[in-house]
Amino acid sequence: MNDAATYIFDFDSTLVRIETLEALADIALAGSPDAAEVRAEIARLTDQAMAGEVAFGEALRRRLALLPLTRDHVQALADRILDEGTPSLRKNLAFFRAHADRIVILSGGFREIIAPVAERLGVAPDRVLANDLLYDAEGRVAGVDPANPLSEAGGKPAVIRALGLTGPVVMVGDGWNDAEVKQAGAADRFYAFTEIVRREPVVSAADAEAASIDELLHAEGLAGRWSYPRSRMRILLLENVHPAAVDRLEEAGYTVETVKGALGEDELIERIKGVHVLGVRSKTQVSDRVLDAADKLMAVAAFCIGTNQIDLAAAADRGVAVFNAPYSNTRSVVELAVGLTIALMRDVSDKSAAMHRGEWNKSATGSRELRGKTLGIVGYGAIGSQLSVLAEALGMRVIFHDLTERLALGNARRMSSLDALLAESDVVTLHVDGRVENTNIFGAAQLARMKDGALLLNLSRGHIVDIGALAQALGSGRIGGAALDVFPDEPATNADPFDSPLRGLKNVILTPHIGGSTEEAQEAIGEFAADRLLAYLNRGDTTFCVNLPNVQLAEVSGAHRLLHIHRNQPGVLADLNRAIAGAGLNILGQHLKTDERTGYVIIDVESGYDPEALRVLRSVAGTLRFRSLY
Ligand SMILES: NC(=O)c1ccc[n+]([C@@H]2O[C@H](COP(=O)([O-])OP(=O)(O)OC[C@H]3O[C@@H](n4cnc5c(N)ncnc54)[C@H](O)[C@@H]3O)[C@@H](O)[C@H]2O)c1
Ligand SMILES: O=C(O)[C@H](O)COP(=O)(O)O
Repeated sequence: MNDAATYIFDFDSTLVRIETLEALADIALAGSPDAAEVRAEIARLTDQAMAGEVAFGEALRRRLALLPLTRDHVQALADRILDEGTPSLRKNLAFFRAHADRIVILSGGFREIIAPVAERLGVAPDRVLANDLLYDAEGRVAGVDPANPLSEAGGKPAVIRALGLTGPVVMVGDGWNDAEVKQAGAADRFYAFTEIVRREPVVSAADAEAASIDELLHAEGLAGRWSYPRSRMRILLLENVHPAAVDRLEEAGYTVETVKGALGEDELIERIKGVHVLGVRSKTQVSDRVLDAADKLMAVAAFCIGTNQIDLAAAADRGVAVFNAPYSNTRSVVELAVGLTIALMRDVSDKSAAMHRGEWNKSATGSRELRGKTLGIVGYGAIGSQLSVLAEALGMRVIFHDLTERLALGNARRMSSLDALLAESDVVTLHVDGRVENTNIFGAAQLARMKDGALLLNLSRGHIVDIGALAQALGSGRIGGAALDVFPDEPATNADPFDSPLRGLKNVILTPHIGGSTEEAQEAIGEFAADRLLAYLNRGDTTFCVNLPNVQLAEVSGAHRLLHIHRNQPGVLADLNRAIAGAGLNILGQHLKTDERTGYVIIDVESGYDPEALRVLRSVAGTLRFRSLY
């Protein structure tokens, strides 16, 4: 053995996600009437031994005595043990194989069960230190070899000492008998391994906690799968983001915390510290102050369409990428707009409310068909244009107004001004984006230009419409009804009250910002936004990023990727390339994309350089954010 560190791994609940004796109990007791009871007693003894409450040797003997264990049972577990590998172990086989001569598997478990795993990891049989089962003539397990020190308490330190290792010894395990190795002076460092089970006394006694093999490799400065262990990356998702997003992000190895409602600015400032990625929906304001407090933030995802709640420029100035899900709830909003239009035309909500009060009021007065009426769409983007198609299919005439040139779909007609649209529309529906300049663009003047008795819908953003002016126009009967899904002041959670001057007005439908709140849309948003985040975190891809230049990138393979976000100012690329050349890095590929504010350079370099060389790149003037990926 040489002077490099030796890594000693426990087996049960460290290299595999099971406890051997519990798994053997399940096999040996299958069909037995007292199986559950015996199984529970075995699990209790395992926990007591692993927490240091019962001596290991005693717990082992008591557990074996409880089981009618045979060679066949042991073989059955050995046959399927490769399926029980700890998740992060399966993903780091390359590390084990590359360092097999520095790895020892040390376990109070049984050699027959460990052998297939050791073989898969490339660890030689003589580096597996474990108990040896003894069998009687009928193949029944009679106990463990008492001459093996691992059959007794304190066995692990004794066995390690007997190896005569000369370099540093690093112990990795989940149990108290692993912590004892360091306490007995037989290891220099002890990592409490907590991917499968986290035992507080063991963690307290450890030098550090490793929640995965990736974390261990990172802490030990060893080359793992990733430049940074994903489990250390904290993703905070607010506002009840769909579980599909949580599943995708956790599946990729990241640590995800969720909060049901929105957070106020001060609360968010508290929570954002140490967070690498923030996920919000439409309520949480990600302000300049919040971004200032965000010491680790790399990306923000709006799990919705609108991004007006996020200070995009302030995020770009800090190299924080912002993503959204621009199309995932479009159809849901459009369907609600169609439904609300029909409901307003037929005064459904007031008629229904009267019925609930016990009043029967059958009348055709004021009720109209959609067919042949003119729908005026303000904002002909993703939602407006999709609504245009559905409305025409229902027999409406469609006109629209947009600030920018848009392709008119079907027979829709573009109107040169909002006033021209208002003069012709029986129903006006607002689908503009939430930019600040759109605040109160629909006020008394616009309401006055609508046709008598026309209807208004707003499913875009609350600040677009002057609510006081709308209440007046509705109260005076100037317009015939309105449906609003968005409001200037929306409650942060379902537990908070809602108030508005529109409450109680005739033929006014109020919905609690549910345009995009369908199961289909929420799941699609969760998946889309999580995928965008993963593409950015894992390979630097900024496709669909709304505040940084968009660059589509393939996975990094066989190289290290350097990602540099900088202020768009003269000379940055030249300085960067000078620094790279000075540091002796060999460039394999390079992309640069800029917008008027920011530049994004992606440089793939040959690995095997001195990591210290990267320091220089951070100091290039104009640097907003720098990270390396592999
Ligand atoms: N109610 C909900 O639950 C819900 C769900 C999704 C989206 N939204 C909101 O709906 C709105 C539209 O979403 P989208 O995906 O269609 O956005 P989009 O960006 O695709 O379209 C917006 C369109 O409005 C136009 N526009 C902006 N300001 C204008 C103005 N003053 N006058 C005329 N046109 C103007 C833009 O040029 C663009 O074509 C956004 O505000 C979004 O936040 C609400
Ligand atoms: O921007 C959006 O997509 C909508 O306003 C929906 O927002 P929500 O996710 O907060 O419901």
